[in-house]
Amino acid sequence: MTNMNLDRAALRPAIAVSQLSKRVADATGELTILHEVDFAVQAGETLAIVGASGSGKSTLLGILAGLDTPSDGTVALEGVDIFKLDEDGRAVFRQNNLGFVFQSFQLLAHLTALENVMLPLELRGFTHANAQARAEAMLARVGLSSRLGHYPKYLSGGEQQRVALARAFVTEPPLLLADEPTGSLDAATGAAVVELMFALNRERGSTLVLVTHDLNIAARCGRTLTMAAGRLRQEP
Ligand SMILES: Nc1ncnc2c1ncn2[C@@H]1O[C@H](COP(=O)(O)OP(=O)(O)OP(=O)(O)O)[C@@H](O)[C@H]1O
Repeated sequence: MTNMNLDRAALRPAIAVSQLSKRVADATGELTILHEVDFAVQAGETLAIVGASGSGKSTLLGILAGLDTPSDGTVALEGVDIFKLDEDGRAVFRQNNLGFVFQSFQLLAHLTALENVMLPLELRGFTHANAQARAEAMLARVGLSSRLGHYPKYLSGGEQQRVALARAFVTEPPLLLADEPTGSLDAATGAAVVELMFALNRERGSTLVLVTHDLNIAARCGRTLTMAAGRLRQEP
């Protein structure tokens, strides 16, 4: 078996952020949320982004996800300068390359667990039968075979987050971004979800970037970047 992580890493970094700044207008004029942030992540790496509340972590992750735009600087994901794409191009790139897990799960309330996980596959043109088979296999992988027909409100927080993980991973994206994925869970459930994320990362060779306040989770990642007042401090 070839080592996909090394093969990918040999080609280019999975993420290359250069001189990234974000400024927004506020009541007193202009506020700089991110100051000339630079970093790169190799394919297959696990990276934690930590830092005090308000230091800019979610803003940075939102820009990596192409959900927010930078004021200056570039973001290359899998070698593609995503802000050179127009909005439609970015949406397609996102659909094909990114999985995103949020603190608040963000499952669609009117869809069952199975339908939530099928959705990204159907958006990518999979037939209903194919999407269903893949989604069922993914939900089995996260231990939820007995919950396929449940709507989110009838699932526990940990179960909802496992559905969200299944949805993020089902398309096998090379890049997974997670913003406080355990923030709404108790410690034991959060630990189980994190274990699952790392297991999927190892199995798929995907790159994992996760924002967390939990230093135990950060310690499990290969590398940690610390944000302070919109600037990045790289750990040795
Ligand atoms: N659109 C905006 N307009 C004005 N201020 C903003 C905007 N977006 C973010 N901010 C401010 O930028 C700073 C960084 O916010 P961000 O959510 O990125 O921080 P964070 O490190 O993720 O915080 P937390 O850990 O509390 O989630 C905060 O002070 C926030 O209030």
